[in-house]
Amino acid sequence: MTSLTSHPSAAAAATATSAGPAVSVRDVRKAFRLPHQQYSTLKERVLHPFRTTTYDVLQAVDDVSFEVAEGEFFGIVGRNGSGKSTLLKCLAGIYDIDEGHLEVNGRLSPFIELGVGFNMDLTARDNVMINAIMLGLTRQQARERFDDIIAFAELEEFLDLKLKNYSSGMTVRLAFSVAIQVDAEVLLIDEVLAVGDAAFQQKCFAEFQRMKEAGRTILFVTHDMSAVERFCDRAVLLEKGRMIDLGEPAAIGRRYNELNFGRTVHQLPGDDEERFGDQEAQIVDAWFESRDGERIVEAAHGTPVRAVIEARFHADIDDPIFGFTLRNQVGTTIFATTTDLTHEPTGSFRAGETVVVRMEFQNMLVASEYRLTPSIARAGSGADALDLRADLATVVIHGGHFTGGVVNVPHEFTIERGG
Ligand SMILES: Nc1ncnc2c1ncn2[C@@H]1O[C@H](COP(=O)(O)OP(=O)(O)OP(=O)(O)O)[C@@H](O)[C@H]1O
Repeated sequence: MTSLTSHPSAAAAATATSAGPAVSVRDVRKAFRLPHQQYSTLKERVLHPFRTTTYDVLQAVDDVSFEVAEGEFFGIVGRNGSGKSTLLKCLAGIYDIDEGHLEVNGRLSPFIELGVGFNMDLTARDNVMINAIMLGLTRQQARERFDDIIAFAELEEFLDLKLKNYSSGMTVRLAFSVAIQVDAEVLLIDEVLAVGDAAFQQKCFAEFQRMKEAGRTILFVTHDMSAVERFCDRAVLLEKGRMIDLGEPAAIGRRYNELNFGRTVHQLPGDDEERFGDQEAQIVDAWFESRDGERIVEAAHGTPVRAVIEARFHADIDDPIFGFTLRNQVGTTIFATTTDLTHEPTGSFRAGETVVVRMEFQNMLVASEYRLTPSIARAGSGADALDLRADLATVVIHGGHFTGGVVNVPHEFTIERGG
């Protein structure tokens, strides 16, 4: 058992007990003092002997408490600067805490920050050995695991290169590879997915699944809510150092998305808004809503969602075509439709009239953020746009299975065994 200001190597030497939670965090507070003015030279200090340094105090972790059970995959989420990494560093013994109590039951392996624990002037080969031993392996075990560590990181050709010549992605692969090979009971993993490329991410996902099945206790910091929903049993949401929610991953993902995107949906577009059309009809507003007509900024995968356009006519127009285009975060059109596709007349409108057009769709979208580009065009005109406003409304979809695809299409399998 380690407590309070433990160092990772000290933690590594400790043995696991099955009694009690694997990790216990009670009323923990950690502040940083940020000096207003710093004296960097003795001369400055001598010239200003009576000037006292004043500080701002930044409460990075503020009264946080939770317990993580043995074998639990526990997510720590929150916006930038919310205190996630500081909390992990306190758990790893890298920072002392100011108040409260921390306990880690079992051997700890931290994967925390690029390069922590690595010596940049040594080769990858030396760093792997030193790190593995620091994290609790014997020299013999470290030698036995060496090939596996390097193979997972796919760095066989770069063994004798000094780490200072590694790219950040290569360093992350190496550090993660060591962290998962040292048989620790408790793993602290900070943002491993953010730095690697797509292939490495898939490998991490496979490794998470394996660790989960092996019953390891994992504390996992990430901004990827689909990974939280896929792997975590529970998660905590931090905001400005404080714990604002703790519970089931889908609910935490939803609150995280609300914190992040909740404010964007009715945001007035700036001057750089992409807008086309002669404006004889204008799109006044667009939004997403639930089936019962409530405006929403997030929705669970599988629940029906409506995209809505509100428009005002400045000229008499017969049978205008209303268009809805949904794009994902990287700008790929996921789904597009128009009222014209059903060949139904939409009606005749006089100047001054307004209209609200709703399009309800079956929500097969995977967890991500989506933007609606609404448009109005003259009937039969092809590209004769009255108004088009790019990315006017936003919705965040959460939940559903993570498959790597952009939609989860309802489907069924048929298996026919040969004779
Ligand atoms: N060593 C430090 N000295 C001073 N301030 C620090 C230090 N480390 C972190 N902070 C501050 O503490 C706050 C919490 O930072 P932390 O890195 O824990 O946030 P985070 O949730 O991990 O953020 P991100 O998602 O951006 O990684 C931030 O305001 C940060 O600027």
